[in-house]
Amino acid sequence: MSDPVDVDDDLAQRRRAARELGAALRELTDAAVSTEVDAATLTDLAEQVRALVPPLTAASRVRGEPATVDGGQRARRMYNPASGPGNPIAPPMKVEIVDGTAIGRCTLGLAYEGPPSYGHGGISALLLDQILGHAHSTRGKHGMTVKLALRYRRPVPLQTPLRIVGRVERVDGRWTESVATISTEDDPDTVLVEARGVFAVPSAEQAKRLFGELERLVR
Ligand SMILES: CCCCCCCCCCCCCCCC(=O)SCCNC(=O)CCNC(=O)[C@H](O)C(C)(C)COP(=O)(O)OP(=O)(O)OC[C@H]1O[C@@H](n2cnc3c(N)ncnc32)[C@H](O)[C@@H]1OP(=O)(O)O
Repeated sequence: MSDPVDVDDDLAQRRRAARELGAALRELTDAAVSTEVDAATLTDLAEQVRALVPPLTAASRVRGEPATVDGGQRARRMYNPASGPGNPIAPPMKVEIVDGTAIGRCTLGLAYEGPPSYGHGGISALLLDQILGHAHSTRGKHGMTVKLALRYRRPVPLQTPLRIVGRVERVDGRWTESVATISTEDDPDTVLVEARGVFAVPSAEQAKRLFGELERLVR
């Protein structure tokens, strides 16, 4: 049996590697949506990128299997689509909890463009849903979004450091109601998008039905 220290070292190494791959793929995505090179170059590059798939799928997981890189005593979702550093579709938003308030930071590149030079509204919803989830989790257990209401006040600028803040307003048993906002780091008092969300901790029976063996990861 391996020493716990070795296991932790191995996990830390895998996380660093997953983070590195996520960052490289994010650079690639950013370059792919900004490029103006000719069609022949694009076709050639598509072939080269496809050649990268088999080495990755040589060992892979399917739905219902947790990522091993998430594991360990301090579990974290490395491939979360909003905050997972290993997921190339995540900006990724970095989240910290300060005095019970969830604070996220990220910068959106051209891959997240909706209206020209501004963020796609669905991406704002993603970031707000995630930060509301973190706010809910400060009350002890992870929950699932059951309601999410958004008000888009001003467009969210791309390539600009953003601040996403969420806090719980009301707790009622396994339900919480929380509010969250997106603003720029430079002008935190001007709200660009605001959200109100209701989250629920699934009951034991619901968690078992929805997640089966994975239930322990989400409760
Ligand atoms: C490796 C691990 C590392 C972990 C790392 C941590 C990361 C920590 C951050 C994660 C952050 C993720 C953030 C993204 C979170 C998603 O993306 S979750 C995915 C999206 N959500 C879903 O798929 C949920 C789908 N919904 C469901 O499955 C079910 O609603 C649930 C959640 C199981 C709850 O079921 P239920 O208990 O039967 O409740 P349900 O009948 O659905 O709702 C009852 C009604 O009463 C309302 N209600 C009842 N009581 C209350 C109350 N007290 N207050 C307010 N409303 C109430 C409900 O809103 C609902 O309203 P109406 O329908 O009448 O309008």
